[in-house]
Amino acid sequence: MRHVVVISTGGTIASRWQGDGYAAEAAGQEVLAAGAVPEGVDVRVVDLFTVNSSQLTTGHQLRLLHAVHEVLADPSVDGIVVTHGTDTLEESALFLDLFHSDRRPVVFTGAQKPLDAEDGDAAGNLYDALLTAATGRDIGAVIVFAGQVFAARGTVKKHTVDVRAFGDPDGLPLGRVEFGRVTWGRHRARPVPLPLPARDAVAPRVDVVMHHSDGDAVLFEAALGAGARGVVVVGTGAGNTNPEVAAAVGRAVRDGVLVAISTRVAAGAVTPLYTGGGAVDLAAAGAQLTGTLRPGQARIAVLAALLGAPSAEEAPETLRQVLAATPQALTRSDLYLVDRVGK
Ligand SMILES: NC(=O)C[C@H](N)C(=O)O
Repeated sequence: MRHVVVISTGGTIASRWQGDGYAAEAAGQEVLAAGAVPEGVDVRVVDLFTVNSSQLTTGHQLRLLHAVHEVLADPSVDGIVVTHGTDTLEESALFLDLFHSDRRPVVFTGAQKPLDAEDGDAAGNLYDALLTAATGRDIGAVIVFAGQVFAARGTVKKHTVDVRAFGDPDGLPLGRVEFGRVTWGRHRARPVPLPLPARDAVAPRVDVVMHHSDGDAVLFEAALGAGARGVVVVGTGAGNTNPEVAAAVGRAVRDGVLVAISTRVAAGAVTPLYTGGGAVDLAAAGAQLTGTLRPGQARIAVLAALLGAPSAEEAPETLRQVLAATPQALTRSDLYLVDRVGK
């Protein structure tokens, strides 16, 4: 018998109609009752919190990280499933992944249709997640959704309501779940985990500011004024802004603020190609380029670096290490596998 612990946190997988909209309300045991448990798997449920995931805070994510740590202290546990709202699922999954030091997996899943929907996706996703948690090893935190297993890193919610909600625009899934078994693709090396932050660690403020035509430094400066210790600038294209924003980034970095550059484009890596306030100048100003991490996960990388660094002075180096393990754009041969282009 394999032992899996399900940590329930809310989301649509735990949601019911409230008369004017959906909200998370069901406990983990009710979520579990929505579907079948794979044969040979025994499940224990931990009810951690019950929220729509757009309401999450770093405080929730630290509680989840410590709950996982405590559950894995029991050597008889084979793996963990976290049921979670899909809106910020990729953020919590990367957060857990960056601190994960155990061979046993943390498998995130959820649903796009509410718990009581007749054609719901909760049961299938949960079944696949339980199978993956019971059998996967050395995969860190992963996302299981609509029959696919994705590494937490680089995966995003790609559709607001479709049941195929997740994907990695720059990579392939790690595996698939079909006919009651998990088939694994290529193995990805795991990065060195960050040290576990205290459960009651004070969450540093990390803001996200998007660039656009007419963009200026006002919102970036407002973030600093609000006490941000980290800011993710979501550039246009390959990670570009303008000279005014680049100058503000330089001043912030000199003042000890961790600045990272992501892009508002859906796929491809941030790449230093352009001056005039582009990624070339932003990198020269001391900002770190986040490769293929989309903005929500780039923010988590900065947050985790601030929480996991031995001291504030070492946070830039910690972020460099976190980003060194970030997947880069697909190679030509991988593109062939995704798009079936070529011969
Ligand atoms: N499908 C979902 O789970 C969306 C929901 N609003 C949530 O993230 O909690």
